[in-house]
Amino acid sequence: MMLKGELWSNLGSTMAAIMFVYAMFRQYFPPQLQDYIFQYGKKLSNFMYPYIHITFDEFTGEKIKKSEAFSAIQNYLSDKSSANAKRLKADVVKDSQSLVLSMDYNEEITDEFNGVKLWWSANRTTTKTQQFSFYPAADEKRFYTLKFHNRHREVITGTYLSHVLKQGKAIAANNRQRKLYSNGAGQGNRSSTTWTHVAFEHPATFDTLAMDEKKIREIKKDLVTFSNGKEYYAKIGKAWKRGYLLYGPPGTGKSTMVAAMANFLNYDVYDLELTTVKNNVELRRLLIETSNKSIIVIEDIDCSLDLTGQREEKKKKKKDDKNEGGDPIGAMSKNEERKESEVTLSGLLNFIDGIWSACGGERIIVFTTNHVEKLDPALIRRGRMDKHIEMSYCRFEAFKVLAKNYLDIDSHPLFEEIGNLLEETDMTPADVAENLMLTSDDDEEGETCLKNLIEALKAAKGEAKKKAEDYHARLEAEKEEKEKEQTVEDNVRRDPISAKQVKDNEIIL
Ligand SMILES: Nc1ncnc2c1ncn2[C@@H]1O[C@H](COP(=O)(O)OP(=O)(O)OP(=O)(O)O)[C@@H](O)[C@H]1O
Ligand SMILES: [Mg+2]
Repeated sequence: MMLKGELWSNLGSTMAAIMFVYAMFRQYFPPQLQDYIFQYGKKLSNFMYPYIHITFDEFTGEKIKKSEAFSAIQNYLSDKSSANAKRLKADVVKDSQSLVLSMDYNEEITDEFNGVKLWWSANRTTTKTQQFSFYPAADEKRFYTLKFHNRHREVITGTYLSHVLKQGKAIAANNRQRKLYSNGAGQGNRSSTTWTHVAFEHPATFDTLAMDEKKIREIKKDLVTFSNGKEYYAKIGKAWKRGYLLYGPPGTGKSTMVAAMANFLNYDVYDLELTTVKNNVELRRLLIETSNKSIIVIEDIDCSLDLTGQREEKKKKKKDDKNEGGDPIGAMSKNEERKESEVTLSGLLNFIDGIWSACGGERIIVFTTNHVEKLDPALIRRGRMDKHIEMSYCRFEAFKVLAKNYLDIDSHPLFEEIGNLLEETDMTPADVAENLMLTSDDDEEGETCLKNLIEALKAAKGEAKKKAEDYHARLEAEKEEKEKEQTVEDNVRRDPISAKQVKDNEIIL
């Protein structure tokens, strides 16, 4: 057996010989002959190694967007690898019940298509970032590689790859466990926010939503038209997205409506917490990372951002800057303070209908608020928020849905009284529902709940009446006070000297 040292010295001399021959070849052979030889050389190498490799990276562009092809291949291979690969990774999907197996890194599996044999492998490379840190962030690149014989090039690039993508998407639709994403702080030393997800398992549907039936039908129709509207949106040249504004008092079912929408369309939900987003750039990054078929929700938009305030602040800033004309240092320190302004209204608007909003498609953006009047009109104008839905107090129609859901009854002698009370009293569906919650499986329990509800409604009515009376009494008192002040002012205008004497006397007394 050849020794290791001998092997290296032989290899070294062979390399030197090859380099020497190559240098002579470049110098003394005419260029045409060189091309000719290269062409044949390539043919010879193809003959010796006739395989082609295609790489499918996880991200497209500058790590901006996850590649759809990668996800489809992942699903396609998960099906193949459970039978083929020796090392597998497991993931829980679909109602957290079933396991999906996929091939582990550096594992290779064989596939066959119309008698053609090909090989898939899963790979990853890790490069450490150069920044100095105690926890250097590793930059991981994941990709799949497909290897096949040169002679099958047409079959593979033509039919096989589209077959893989189609199958992968079908498997994804089948296994789809919908997700609820939220933006939290990144792990390790990364301070920027990223999406983290859990399984989305909210049970709300349009059938359990207590709301006017006509309104629900209209919303469902709107959602269906949107989700089938790919061609239509392309035809009219609009990004494939739709904005919903849900407004109404607390406990009227705005968040429940979002869950019902997601369940109806089978979409993921991205719960975007604006207060944790540092700036507009981060907002844009987060929004671009959202996937198709998703609902992006910004709850309580009026509390998340001082939207109108930001605008006013800008106007003020302009004014300040003008006033500070000769004091650049003062202006700079004020700018420093303003750096905390985080996400701005214009940043948000830019994303809603700016050029970036067209990335992806099939997205619904929902804003919820308790105070629609506080919102900047620019934010909720039609076209941005296409549909404004008012969620309001529980009336008889909505009550019937709750009674059916909570007590499983369609009618009851007490319904009439409840109907009348609901027309006169503003009670939220959340409060009505609270009264209808069964606490035991006693047969009489349903009726007890209805009676409790009647009591609660009467109490709320009494309270509302008292509040209204107090309010009117306060208004009356304010009016009287104003009238008194007005009389004094009139007296001063008519006879200033004696009015002053009266006032002075009042003070002395
Ligand atoms: N229209 C409704 N239909 C069915 N259930 C409702 C409805 N409105 C409220 N509820 C019940 O009340 C609870 C609170 O409702 P939800 O969180 O959707 O209200 P909200 O309008 O989002 O309130 P907030 O403005 O405080 O966020 C829900 O868990 C749900 O059970
Ligand atoms: Mg809510």
